[in-house]
Amino acid sequence: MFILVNLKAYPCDPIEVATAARDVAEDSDVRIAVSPQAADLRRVADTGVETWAQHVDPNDYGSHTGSTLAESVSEAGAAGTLVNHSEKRMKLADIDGSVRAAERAGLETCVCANNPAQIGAVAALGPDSVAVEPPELIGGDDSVASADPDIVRDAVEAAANVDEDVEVFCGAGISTGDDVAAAGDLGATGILLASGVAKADDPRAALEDLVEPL
Ligand SMILES: O=C(CO)COP(=O)(O)O
Repeated sequence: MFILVNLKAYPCDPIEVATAARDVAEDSDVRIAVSPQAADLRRVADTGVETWAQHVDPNDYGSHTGSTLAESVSEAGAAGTLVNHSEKRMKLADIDGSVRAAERAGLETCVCANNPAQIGAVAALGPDSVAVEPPELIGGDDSVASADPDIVRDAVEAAANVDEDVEVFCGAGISTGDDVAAAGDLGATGILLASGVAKADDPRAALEDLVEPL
């Protein structure tokens, strides 16, 4: 199971979370990555934790002021990137462009989508993984795996119908090891979570709980 901690724009200490995630990953042998703000990528990567960007733009080098260039993200130490997060939605053509840009820069890709139909569409773009995150459950207390298990099962099926090589993750409301285990039972091979760690009083304890059943 892969655990990706998306720090969004939460006012947490990215280095505290990154250091804890690195240590918990080492101790548990569970793959854990941290996805900070773009400006924090290098500092986070320097802790040694696997580091992901929250977004890259479709553009290449050139006159693209304000863009997040995949090559710069890679240079800063990121190993992968989210694309089309529910809070950073893109047109299909731009999702395709961002996946291609990420590949060009050697970044692993996870394309997010709201529902199984969208999962099928973005799986067709050939990312390494897709993640289903129902927007209404994001940031809440109810885990997608218990509040809407069918959306996870259906997303796994939708992706497999298009491309069996694309991994399927899920996210929204996940905060405990039991939630992670339940997501795995539904066929997800990774989870995305944010508030359960970024807003925790003790991010290290939250991470230890997440990996406990794995
Ligand atoms: O959007 C998410 C991860 O990318 C999920 O957020 P929460 O874990 O806060 O529900």
